[in-house]
Amino acid sequence: MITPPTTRSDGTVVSFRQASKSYGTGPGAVHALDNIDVDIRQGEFTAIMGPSGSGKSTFMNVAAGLDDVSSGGVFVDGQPLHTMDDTARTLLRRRRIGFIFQSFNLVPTLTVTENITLPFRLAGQQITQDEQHWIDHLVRVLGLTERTGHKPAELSGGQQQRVAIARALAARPAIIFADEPTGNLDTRSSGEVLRLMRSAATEYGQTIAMVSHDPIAASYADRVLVLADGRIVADHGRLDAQQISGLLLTAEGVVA
Ligand SMILES: Nc1ncnc2c1ncn2[C@@H]1O[C@H](COP(=O)(O)OP(=O)(O)OP(=O)(O)O)[C@@H](O)[C@H]1O
Repeated sequence: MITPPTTRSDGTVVSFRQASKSYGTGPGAVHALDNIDVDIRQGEFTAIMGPSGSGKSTFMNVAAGLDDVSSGGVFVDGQPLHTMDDTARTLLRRRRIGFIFQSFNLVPTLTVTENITLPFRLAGQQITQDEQHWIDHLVRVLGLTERTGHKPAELSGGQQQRVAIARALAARPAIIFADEPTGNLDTRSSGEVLRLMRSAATEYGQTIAMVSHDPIAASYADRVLVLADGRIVADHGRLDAQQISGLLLTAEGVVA
């Protein structure tokens, strides 16, 4: 029996309850997620780490409603993803979930402003005055004021990722999933992007879950979850990069 959905009133944004995801059956089955129980709380910046094949992408895809669990439950914003049909999940994703990708995923033919407001247009939503103030504020703090009329190809990688951050924050989603957000950036731009994500959590209470292989990136997070063989093998508060490297080496040992 799956524990009833948690609600936002207890500060939980994502809950996994005995959640498993398997590919195939019988002895050859792969348990990409194996009986996961975890809560991600409001305003928390969580890094999800682990060796290759440990289940990080599956964890994120399941939490974002892009993939289904084989058993157990996943709740987002108090809503049970595992009992919703595809249409309901797509709507929830559009309204309540933001994404930041390694490859930025901006629309090349649209300007910075048009990219940032695209989620509203896709959802058929008019931008209210309050939302417009929030977007203007984001454009300012993300250092994009001079770039609003530019197309992505006219921007550096770091600037493109800042546009993607603005786009993700614009709709004030319940959670932002970031998949290796600094994977295509140099050290300086990576630091900039991570500091911006850090301050989005601290200053705006934005919940962020970031998949990363990089201990330095994860050192910006409030919490470090380490997966190995589809299980959570470590769950810590803020750590420095060296401590995180140590955790990862231990997790590799679990897999070996
Ligand atoms: N569609 C699929 N069919 C079969 N097996 C799959 C499928 N997707 C993932 N897997 C398996 O599930 C396990 C977890 O995969 P997942 O992609 O979640 O790992 P990961 O930690 O994100 O890996 P990486 O760091 O290499 O991206 C792996 O053993 C993978 O081979």
